[in-house]
Amino acid sequence: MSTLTVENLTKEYGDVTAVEDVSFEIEDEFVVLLGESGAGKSTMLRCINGLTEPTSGGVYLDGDPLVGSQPEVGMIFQQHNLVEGVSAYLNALNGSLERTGLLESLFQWQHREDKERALDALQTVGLLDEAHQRVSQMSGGQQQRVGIARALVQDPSLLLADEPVASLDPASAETVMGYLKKAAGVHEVTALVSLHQVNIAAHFGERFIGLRDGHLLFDVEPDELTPALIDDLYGSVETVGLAEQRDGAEKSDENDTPGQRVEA
Ligand SMILES: Nc1ncnc2c1ncn2[C@@H]1O[C@H](COP(=O)(O)OP(=O)(O)OP(=O)(O)O)[C@@H](O)[C@H]1O
Repeated sequence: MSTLTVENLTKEYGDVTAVEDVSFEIEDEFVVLLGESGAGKSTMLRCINGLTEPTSGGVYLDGDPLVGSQPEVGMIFQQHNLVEGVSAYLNALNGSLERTGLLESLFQWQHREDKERALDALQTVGLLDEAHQRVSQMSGGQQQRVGIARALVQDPSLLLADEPVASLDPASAETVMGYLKKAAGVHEVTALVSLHQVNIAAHFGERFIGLRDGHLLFDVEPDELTPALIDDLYGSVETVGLAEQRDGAEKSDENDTPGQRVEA
């Protein structure tokens, strides 16, 4: 596991300040990034994974500056960015491209270790039996699980996900989030996941970072994520979801931890 440090990060696009002077540190946790549309979540994740250069401030992994795209940082997108015409296995194996290089990947010279890692990752996301199925024949939720497997094959120490379940129905979103959390736990990866569904966030997050208008509004543990705080972030509508989630959690078995609610 590793420590991600975001230090006084600011990103401006011309006149627009998307992220302003945000600092936090996360270590060995499954952290959810919350905020309404335009709050700066994607910009924050893009600055961390090197897709966007910060205007000022810095990002560090275990104390080393994270500059540009790094194999230590795995990324899961809302749109799966998979090769639809080939199998789940080959898509997962593509994750090794970050480490082995394009030429080796094109000629399928991947090492045995990578192949084993691809199968292991597919098992982690519950898709080992579907390894040879074409991605185009899979559901949106299954495709996103292949995306998670691909990120795991990269063998990252930090996993970022930008709205990974935004395009899924609520049941599939829960399932995919369950696998994502399981994957982070099994592979001992620190994770930062942006979400807009508060009920799902509350169910899976171990810590919550809230952004509003590019500023850090809160950085809290689950028992501190109150409806009042969510109101500050989104307005009163979203707290309905949080209240429903809390009611549901109270009724469920005490031992039913979020990470365990994974469908086979
Ligand atoms: N490439 C860009 N050029 C100019 N402005 C941008 C660019 N990317 C983002 N912005 C602006 O920066 C602000 C933050 O956008 P960002 O996409 O980071 O927010 P977000 O919280 O991820 O929102 P969403 O959930 O809608 O993706 C917005 O005002 C957006 O219009």
